[in-house]
Amino acid sequence: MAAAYDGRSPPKKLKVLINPRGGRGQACSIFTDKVEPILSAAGCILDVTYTTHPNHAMEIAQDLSLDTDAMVVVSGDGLIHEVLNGLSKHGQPDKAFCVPIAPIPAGSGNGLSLNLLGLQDGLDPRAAALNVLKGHPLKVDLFAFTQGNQKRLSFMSQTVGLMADIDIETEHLRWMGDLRFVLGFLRSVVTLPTCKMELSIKLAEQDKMKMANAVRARRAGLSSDISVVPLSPPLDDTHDPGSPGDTWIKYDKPCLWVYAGKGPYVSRSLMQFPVSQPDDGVIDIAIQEIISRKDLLASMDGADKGRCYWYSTNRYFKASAYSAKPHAQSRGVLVVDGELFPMQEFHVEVLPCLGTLLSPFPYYAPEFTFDEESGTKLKQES
Ligand SMILES: Nc1ncnc2c1ncn2[C@@H]1O[C@H](COP(=O)(O)OP(=O)(O)OP(=O)(O)O)[C@@H](O)[C@H]1O
Repeated sequence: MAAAYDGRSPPKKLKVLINPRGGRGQACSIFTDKVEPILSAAGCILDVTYTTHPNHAMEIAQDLSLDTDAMVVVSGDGLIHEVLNGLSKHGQPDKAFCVPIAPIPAGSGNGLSLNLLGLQDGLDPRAAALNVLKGHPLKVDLFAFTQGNQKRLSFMSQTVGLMADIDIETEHLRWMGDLRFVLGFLRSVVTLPTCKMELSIKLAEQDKMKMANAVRARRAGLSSDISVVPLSPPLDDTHDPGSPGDTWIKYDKPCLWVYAGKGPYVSRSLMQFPVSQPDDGVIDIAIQEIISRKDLLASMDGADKGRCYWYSTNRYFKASAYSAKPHAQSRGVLVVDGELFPMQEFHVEVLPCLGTLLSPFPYYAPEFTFDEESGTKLKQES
């Protein structure tokens, strides 16, 4: 047994949360048929709860027993969001955030599982069960999301514009799994909604080649170096509402969408943040400028491999904080970790390495395959 686990003992005491309503509603059978036999065979003690209502997972995480070795979440990204928000309300939050979380993909959005296990294994509950047993703790940055008096933790993304519309407008197609995002995208190509908001970004990096090299260095076992760089050339307006030395930039042009988050995949069909790293202390922000319907359709080609990263119309930043203020006439929705929020002003701040996940690798599994030449070629094309 010791040899099978690389000298470590597998986690023993597991809190398991299952959302019977997640994805295609198969979380229960996924657990009993594919996950439970693996965990039980390894001698784990399982404390299983089937969630009965929204926020149930939050309530459970809030009272999590600190002798739990890991939390196993059988659902989609929405339940992970609830668990993290529950941990933030725990009586001993510092200790509670050290209990690692392991997702088992059983939702319609399983971005976290894809990012930890990769495209091949990310939707395989058995591979995710093995990660519970053999994964290592991986520290991840979380985000403090503030909107008016409301404060939430976000772990994956905040989205406005076309991409947010897709998430909400295809809600009734959850039974399709993440194919619903592709269908929604095709529909949006017809309507081509635009998004108008003022973004203030506390910039850490915007050199695409440098960010891509940092990810490659991380996978090769070299340390990444994300540091604040001088702006050259600056964006539209530059202002500095923070402390001296902070570099804040402003972006205030109509665009198709703003996607901010962590983890390369937001769904199987879209690698929105190919240079994202779990613990670099920043959030990646992608702003898609307005392009023609033809170019938008063409951008589907290679979107699952992060090809869009190189388009010059895809403005890409790493930031330690940002604020967004929708214009008064702005329509559309705001989606945070897949859940709907009012389209109102909000602020996001990175909380470095607050969360703990179980992961087979000391980095995100999906690889961003690129070379400088193809990057340059695409920049010229776009
Ligand atoms: N028993 C339940 N009945 C209804 N809703 C529930 C139940 N248990 C949990 N939920 C809610 O289901 C929501 C969606 O769960 P989750 O994200 O895990 O699945 P999903 O299929 O990927 O959904 P989405 O694609 O909307 O993120 C959670 O935000 C949670 O509040």
